[in-house]
Amino acid sequence: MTKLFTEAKNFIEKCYKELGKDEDIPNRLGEIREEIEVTGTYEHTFHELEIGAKMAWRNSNKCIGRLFWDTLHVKDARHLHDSDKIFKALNHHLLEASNGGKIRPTITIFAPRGRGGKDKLRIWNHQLIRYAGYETEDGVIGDPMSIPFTKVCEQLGWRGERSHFDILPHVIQVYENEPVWQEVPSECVLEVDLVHPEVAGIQDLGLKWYALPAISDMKLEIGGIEYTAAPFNGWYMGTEIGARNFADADRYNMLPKIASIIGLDTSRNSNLWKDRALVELNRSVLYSFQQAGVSIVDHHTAAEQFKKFEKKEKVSGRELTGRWSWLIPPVSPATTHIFHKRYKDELVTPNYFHQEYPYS
Ligand code: HEM
Ligand SMILES: N=C(Nc1cccc(CNC[C@@H]2CCCN2)c1)c1cccs1
Repeated sequence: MTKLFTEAKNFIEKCYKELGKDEDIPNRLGEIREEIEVTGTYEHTFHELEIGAKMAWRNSNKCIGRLFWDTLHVKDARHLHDSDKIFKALNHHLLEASNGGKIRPTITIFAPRGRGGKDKLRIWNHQLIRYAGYETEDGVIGDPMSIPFTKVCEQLGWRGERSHFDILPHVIQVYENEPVWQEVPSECVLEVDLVHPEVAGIQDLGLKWYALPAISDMKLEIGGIEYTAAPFNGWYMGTEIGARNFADADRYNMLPKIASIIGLDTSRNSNLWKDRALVELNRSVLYSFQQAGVSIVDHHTAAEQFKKFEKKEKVSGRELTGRWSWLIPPVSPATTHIFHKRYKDELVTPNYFHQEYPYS
């Protein structure tokens, strides 16, 4: 019994039982065994791919957004091998998922790793939309986290304008070919300018952020098949932008500037100026996205939704797994129920996995 067939068997049994199609299991397993014997691998039906991608989301222990796992919109791009068609599919994903602001959780699944472990496609971007970062003698411009990948893009011939918000190009590698890059068309990028409901000076900071968080560097594994290019998006939880991307000292480091605009005394910790700046920055993110009609969730609502997910899983007879340290939000964690309970951080497949960087 090959390792691949064992993994396929585990998935097919779990998947067909969940779909109430138990009687189809023997026949399907016979087909897969035959296909593995002849070709060394096997191909999922679209329905198996769709339920597999949804189950992988449901099994993502670090994700607070799992209540909506069954609404994932799955797009099958396994037949695309030409870089131009792949770039088009990425841009189509951005447009379809953004949906003018009413974001649709979507995944586009490209061709899986072949037998012998040869990747058919890798997307070098961490996220389909992200800002560039540059180290200059006058300090850092843009997102410090993007400095290494921005260097790779500029080595490949791309040149950024060196603003704090340059959208990085899509970089893909088909088989063993050289990676190729393409600018993201501006009509595919929805952005929100930052304003504050009460403090007028905030908009003078000229801050903005992109609407669509779309992870493009993780591997989706279903029944032993590795989809090394399967970009997926949801919508943001406000704290990701307001408490990490804009707030971390080694990211955009905005808290001192926010504090001075609000008029806070930043000379001593004990007046909690950092905490007050953090709350106002997060209020500004949520307010700006809501005013712009772009989907976003606050961390209290997200926690309540996660509680509903916990209940639904129990009713479905499934053991809930989670990673507490990622599930608690970075702002006011103890005001959520998550903080006050424990979670089993066990791996259940199908799932999404980090994979080694395709560039050094
Ligand atoms: C629909 C709205 C969604 C929200 C609000 C949400 C929220 C989050 C947040 C806040 C994190 C932690 C990210 C961080 O701290 O860097 C996370 C992690 C994660 N989410 Fe979700 N999520 C959503 C949808 C999805 C979808 C559609 C998928 C996949 C199909 C997904 C898969 C994951 C995975 C795999 C991680 C862990 C990433 C890692 O290990 O680096 N999520 N989610
Ligand atoms: N809202 C989202 N946030 C999210 C989900 C998974 C992974 C990430 C990125 N995590 C790594 C970043 C970079 C350093 C700390 N956070 C963001 C979603 C992204 C894609 C689907 S949902």
